[in-house]
Amino acid sequence: MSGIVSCSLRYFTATAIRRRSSGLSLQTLFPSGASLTSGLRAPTSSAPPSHGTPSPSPSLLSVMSTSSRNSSFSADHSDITYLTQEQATNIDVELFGDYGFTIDQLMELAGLAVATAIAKAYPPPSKAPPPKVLICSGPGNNGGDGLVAARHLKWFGYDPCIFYPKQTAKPIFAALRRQCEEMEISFMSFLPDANLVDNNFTLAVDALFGFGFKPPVRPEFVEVLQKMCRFKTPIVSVDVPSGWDVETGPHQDSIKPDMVVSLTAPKKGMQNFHGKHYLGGRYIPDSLAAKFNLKLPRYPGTELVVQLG
Ligand SMILES: NC(=O)C1=CN([C@@H]2O[C@H](COP(=O)(O)OP(=O)(O)OC[C@H]3O[C@@H](n4cnc5c(N)ncnc54)[C@H](O)[C@@H]3O)[C@@H](O)[C@H]2O)[C@H](O)CC1
Ligand SMILES: [K+]
Repeated sequence: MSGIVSCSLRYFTATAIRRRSSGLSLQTLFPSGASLTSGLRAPTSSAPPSHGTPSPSPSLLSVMSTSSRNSSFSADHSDITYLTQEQATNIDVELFGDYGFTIDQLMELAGLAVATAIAKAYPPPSKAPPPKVLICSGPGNNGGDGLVAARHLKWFGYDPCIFYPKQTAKPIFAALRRQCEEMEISFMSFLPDANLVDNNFTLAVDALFGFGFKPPVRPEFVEVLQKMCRFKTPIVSVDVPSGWDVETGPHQDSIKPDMVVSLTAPKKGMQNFHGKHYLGGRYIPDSLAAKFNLKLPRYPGTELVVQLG
């Protein structure tokens, strides 16, 4: 049996077992009495199937289309959910608890989504030196997303450089730093003044604080944010523009990013943001979205990000 068919069967069997454990029987899933193999034929070569190849049985099609039609994910972006800080935290707790994800997994997807959105919005020119990107990483997971994004940006044809003023002791952050160093991404020991940044960097990534930020900014980060406020180089903020109140948004002295890449779902403070806005974090299971009553945009095809504005 080919790998594709055995994979499909494993998927349908696993789905059936899960559904059965939540009260649905195989009979309910395949009411026509079709066996798990009916309607599926192992291809004999890598050639595309001929017109004579039987289609999956209607019962299989109904299982497939139900899962891609979940009401939490919609093509209409006008009524998507904006999260409170508490909701964002509770979703994290679920992801790392009952849903069995690890922080490394989700941070990798988050950082990759950020790099992908940057490559869409600010594509690197094909015949020029790689654009220099300044990544400002903070002490929490938002900062970790920045370190991951730096690595992917390097692969995508940029020249990232990291300012990481407060590294915490957790091994994941030491590992992310090491990976960047091994990729010859430089770390800066200080944040240059705005004019130096403007003259030397095409883009700045703000990965200082995300939904874990509690105002006001503590003294150790005041100068950093003041400098960032003066950047003319466009800023791309990860999840939440740093220093903004997660729920009420900017105040008079806040940074003004050109673009924000929200993760999971935008936070309430983003409701009046009019810059470029992408959503990433394509890892929310349907059941979790339903549990939190989330309205999320549907990601097209294999995309890791979807543009909201
Ligand atoms: N579920 C997801 O979508 C995922 C999101 N990710 C990213 O993780 C951050 C949230 O991470 P967390 O570690 O909880 O918080 P932050 O990084 O936002 O900040 C915590 C960090 O900041 C310090 N801090 C808090 N307030 C202040 C302040 N007023 N002044 C100075 N410092 C402050 C605090 O002490 C901590 O050290 C989310 O936004 C996403 O970007 C995951 O990567 C993947 C899953
Ligand atoms: K941020």
